[in-house]
Amino acid sequence: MPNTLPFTIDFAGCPADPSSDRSALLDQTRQALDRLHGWQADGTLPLLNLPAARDDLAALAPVVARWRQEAGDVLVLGIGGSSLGAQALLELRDPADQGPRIHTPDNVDPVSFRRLIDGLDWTGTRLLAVSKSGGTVETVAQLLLILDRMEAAIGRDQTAARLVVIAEPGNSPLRQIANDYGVETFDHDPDVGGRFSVLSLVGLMPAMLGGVDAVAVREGAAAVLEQAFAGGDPTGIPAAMGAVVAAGLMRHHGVSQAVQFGYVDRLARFGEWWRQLVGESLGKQGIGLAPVFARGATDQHSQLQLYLDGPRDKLVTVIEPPAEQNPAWRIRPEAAARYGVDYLSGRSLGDLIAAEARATASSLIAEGRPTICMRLDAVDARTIGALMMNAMLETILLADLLAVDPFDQPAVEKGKILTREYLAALG
Ligand SMILES: O=P(O)(O)OC[C@H]1O[C@H](O)[C@H](O)[C@@H](O)[C@@H]1O
Repeated sequence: MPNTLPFTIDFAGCPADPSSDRSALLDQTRQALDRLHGWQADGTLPLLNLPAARDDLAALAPVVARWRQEAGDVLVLGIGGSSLGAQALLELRDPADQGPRIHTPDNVDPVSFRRLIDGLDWTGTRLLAVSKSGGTVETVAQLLLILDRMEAAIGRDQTAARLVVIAEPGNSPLRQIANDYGVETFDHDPDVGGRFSVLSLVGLMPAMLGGVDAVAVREGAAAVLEQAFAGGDPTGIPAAMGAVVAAGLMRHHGVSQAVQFGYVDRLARFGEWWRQLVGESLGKQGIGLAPVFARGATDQHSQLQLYLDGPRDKLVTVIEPPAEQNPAWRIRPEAAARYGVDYLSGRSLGDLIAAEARATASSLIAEGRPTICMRLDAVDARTIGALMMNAMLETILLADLLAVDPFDQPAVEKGKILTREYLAALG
């Protein structure tokens, strides 16, 4: 079957498990894929139907077109699953895109937040407040502070005309604000978890505001599901193999950390998004993989020593860059010869970073360190959609093998309760 995916994944750098266990893991994963395919068909897991959806994007088109026309700045207020996916997609924005500047302040550090806000012209600013629960304290606090400043500058009606809200239906603080100001709202599907929501409006509205092709993102994701649900051998399905290999390494080789060593700067935010996905989905009941993002080639000069010669507790996935198209610059042979760096003669930075990615993978494998190599055809909207769906599917399948629920995050609630108590106690 031709590879319809915009990437290939090579697991040869991972040690084999005891064959009986490997086939048991593959069987279980095969059954999980069949179950998920059934959930796609009957709508039990709406995430799996987002790649084929289009109506929701059409519903967004008028406000997106208006804001791209009118706005100088868009503030996307949200945190965690309500921001990281959008940030990853916006990394693929064309630098020449004429749309508004898009800011994603996903923290409440008073200094950096103030620095962003102080520079804004409220007339030309638009607000997109995103929160599944509608009650996340950071997002609500940011919005209340901004609404006060905006109203003082341009009045309540003009402020209301510049705010759009994405949240679950209901009576959350964010929904109350939306109703109170009478602003346009879009529903966050209650059955799509935050960290699994990038292919919904949560990720795609900010992406569309930045001119990123939302349909191409979904088409990439659809290709992954089509291949995974085509009934083929799980060893040929990257997400299935990824889950089986990781589970085997956790069981038989003491692996407790997953490192994504990405050699494409435009995918660094994808690494941050992936960190939440893996961390929150699998970190339960004393089990889990600690997700680490490393940036290639930079972190060769800070972390690689540890990965090569430290504890044998890591599974490293090296994301190799696609071949550089028409490099703008090449190192002049005369300069390379003059300074004794002939290996750089006529080379581009694309040549260099690709060679370094391969070298990192080869040296890890030579040291017997579990290593996966991911090769990309290109870095574009379709590819990131496919990478995201692959990561989500792999995480769901691995959760099944680890017998944990990938869709909740009960442990984070305690900190939120304490935060409210400590704030209230300030008197
Ligand atoms: O989308 P929200 O409800 O605002 O939640 C934003 C984030 O905060 C929560 O605390 C969870 O840890 C995340 O899974 C979630 O993505």
